[in-house]
Amino acid sequence: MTRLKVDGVSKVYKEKTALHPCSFEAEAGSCVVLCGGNGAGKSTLLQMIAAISIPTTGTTIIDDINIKDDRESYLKKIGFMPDDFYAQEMMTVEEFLNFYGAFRKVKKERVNQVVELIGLTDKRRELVKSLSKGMRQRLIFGQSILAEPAVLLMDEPTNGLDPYWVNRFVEIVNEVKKSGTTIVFSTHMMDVAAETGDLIVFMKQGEVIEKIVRKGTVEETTIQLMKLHRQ
Ligand SMILES: Nc1ncnc2c1ncn2[C@@H]1O[C@H](COP(=O)(O)OP(=O)(O)OP(=O)(O)O)[C@@H](O)[C@H]1O
Repeated sequence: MTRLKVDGVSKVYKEKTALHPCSFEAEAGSCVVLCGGNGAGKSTLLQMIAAISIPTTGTTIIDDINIKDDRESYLKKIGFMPDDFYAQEMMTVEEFLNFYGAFRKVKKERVNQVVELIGLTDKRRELVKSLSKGMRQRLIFGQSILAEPAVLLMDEPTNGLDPYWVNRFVEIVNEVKKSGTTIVFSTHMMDVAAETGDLIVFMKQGEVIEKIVRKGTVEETTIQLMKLHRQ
């Protein structure tokens, strides 16, 4: 079943084309990884799927709901982890997750489950301001998966994570996929892309250069992506 359809989405800022028309589809329980260097258009694309930015052309559809027809229902389907999330410093970890969970009517048990999953159980009563960068990143990741969204969108989710948590991130993404959630995220880590992506969209200067449907081993895919980076 097609869960997400990105249909000819583009973005032009004044004279600058940040993203040329881009299209792809993703099944329920699959993962699309956006790769490419700085300024490739990854964040621009994620922000349009997340309904934060309006496309110049094209549209996005989740479970047959076109954002242009029913924005409210569309938004209910999404979890979003931006790359510049302002985390309320004076809340505890638990308060922070309860706060965001309340918007989506998330049960207390789910909050506990997420705290465990992101490895912050022993920090749950500590203030956000006392967390390290990587712990904050895990907290913001936790916020995005709280409501078990149909589509999970993440902008550079592995930034600031240590190698243990990068591996855990890969494991968690693969677990979240099994639950039926469709995931789209951007990363500069080629091995993470190769380990999680069913479809890897390689972008350069606002254009999709290649769409890789993963078939080979993780190593083969990583090498393929590194070659694209060097071009
Ligand atoms: N608000 C804006 N106004 C004008 N140009 C913008 C704006 N936001 C982004 N751009 C431009 O759009 C292009 C794509 O930027 P984008 O942030 O999507 O890239 P990215 O692939 O996420 O890069 P990075 O890996 O550095 O985060 C860049 O050339 C950028 O300068």
